Amino acid sequence: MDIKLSPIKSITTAHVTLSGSKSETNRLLVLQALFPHITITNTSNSDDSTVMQNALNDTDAVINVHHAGTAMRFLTAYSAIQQNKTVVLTGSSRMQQRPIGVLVKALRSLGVTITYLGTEGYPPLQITGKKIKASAVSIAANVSSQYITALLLIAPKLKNGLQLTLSGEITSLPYINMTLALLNQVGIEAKMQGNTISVQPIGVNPKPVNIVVESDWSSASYFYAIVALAPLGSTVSLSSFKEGSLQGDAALATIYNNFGVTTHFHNNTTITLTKSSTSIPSTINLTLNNTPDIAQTIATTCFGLGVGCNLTGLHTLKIKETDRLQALKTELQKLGAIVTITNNSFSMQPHSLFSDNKNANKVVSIATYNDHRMAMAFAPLALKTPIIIEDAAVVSKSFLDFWEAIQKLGFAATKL
Ligand SMILES: O=C(O)C1=C[C@@H](OP(=O)(O)O)[C@@H](O)[C@H](O)C1
Ligand SMILES: C=C(OP(=O)(O)O)C(=O)O
Repeated sequence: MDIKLSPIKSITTAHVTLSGSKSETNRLLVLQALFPHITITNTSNSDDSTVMQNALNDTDAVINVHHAGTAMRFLTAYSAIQQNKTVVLTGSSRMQQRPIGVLVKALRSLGVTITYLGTEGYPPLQITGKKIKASAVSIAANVSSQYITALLLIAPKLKNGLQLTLSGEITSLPYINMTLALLNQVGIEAKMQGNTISVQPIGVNPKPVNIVVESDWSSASYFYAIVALAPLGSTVSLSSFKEGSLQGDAALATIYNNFGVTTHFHNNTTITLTKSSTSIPSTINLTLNNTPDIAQTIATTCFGLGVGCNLTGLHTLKIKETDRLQALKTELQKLGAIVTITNNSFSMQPHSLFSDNKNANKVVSIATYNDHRMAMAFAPLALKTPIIIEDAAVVSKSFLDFWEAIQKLGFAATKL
């Protein structure tokens, strides 16, 4: 199903309640499966969290995680400690192109038997779980933080805990910090000093604990983009968000100041986004290695505003749901953008396309490459030009009711 978004000039003031963070949820689901003293509230209703929940309940010999990267990586570690059970973990054809060798290498060095059933270094994997006796391992930290989180989640279940030594430049660091913070919240001692992380085994009779998952800041990014492209004074409120988030993407509040959007926090439940300034730089430079999931939103926001950008720290984008750097370039070029990409960066020239009105009424069809964030990042551009989003249901990977949510703000969506 494709969706056509007719152009709109302004948005309706509205309140949107977003589902829980999929990153927090998927960590907590694994922790809960290992440590039943944990209960969770406001879990994510995303496909990726449903996949995770189902996989943890599944007793089948083959588990298919579809497109869910966190499920693939976290379940690899989880399966490694299910003693004497053999399982095959597989995923979509894209998942079979997303590397997992760094994590497999670390688990093998801890004594686990893992076999590649297809290409060496990629899913599908056959894993035979065992009681891990070792308590120290080194791992490369420059490819995906999810490998590190995967090991940290099983670490408190090991007899002597785990000491993890990270090598190389650490990517997506806030996601590692999120894991450590959640471990602490459920009563597990875990800390990072320099490039060493140590996690203690869980104590006897841990106290029952309920964790309330904060809503998803990556999902909030699309509302930041909408407000940035809307007229001065436009406002949207979102819940449930708080100051001092565990999610690195909360950096949106600072980043979108550059685009004239201010964020007000109310009672640690609601944020209000307001377009409060139209004074915006002609070019913006940002390093996004801590916040890879909002790179697409920032790139399309810049395009909608005519702002140039130099976005760096993007080396992980090539191995996500699609090659996001290439996908962004191809689709923004359809709208007339002048873009240059490298292996780790994205640059776009400033332009006055929409204000000159040259392309303003041409309906451009945006391909989404099985990537939820391609669909959601381009949708806000309906404030500037009519646009078709192909395969629009792809959004459910992280944001099940995205299309309903933006219609509340006045977006005019027609199913094609
Ligand atoms: O741990 C997590 O929940 C995630 C970590 C990040 O991946 P990388 O560490 O591979 O960049 C992020 O892009 C992904 O959406 C979720
Ligand atoms: C990269 C993402 O997810 P994952 O790696 O968990 O598939 C994402 O949600 O943008």
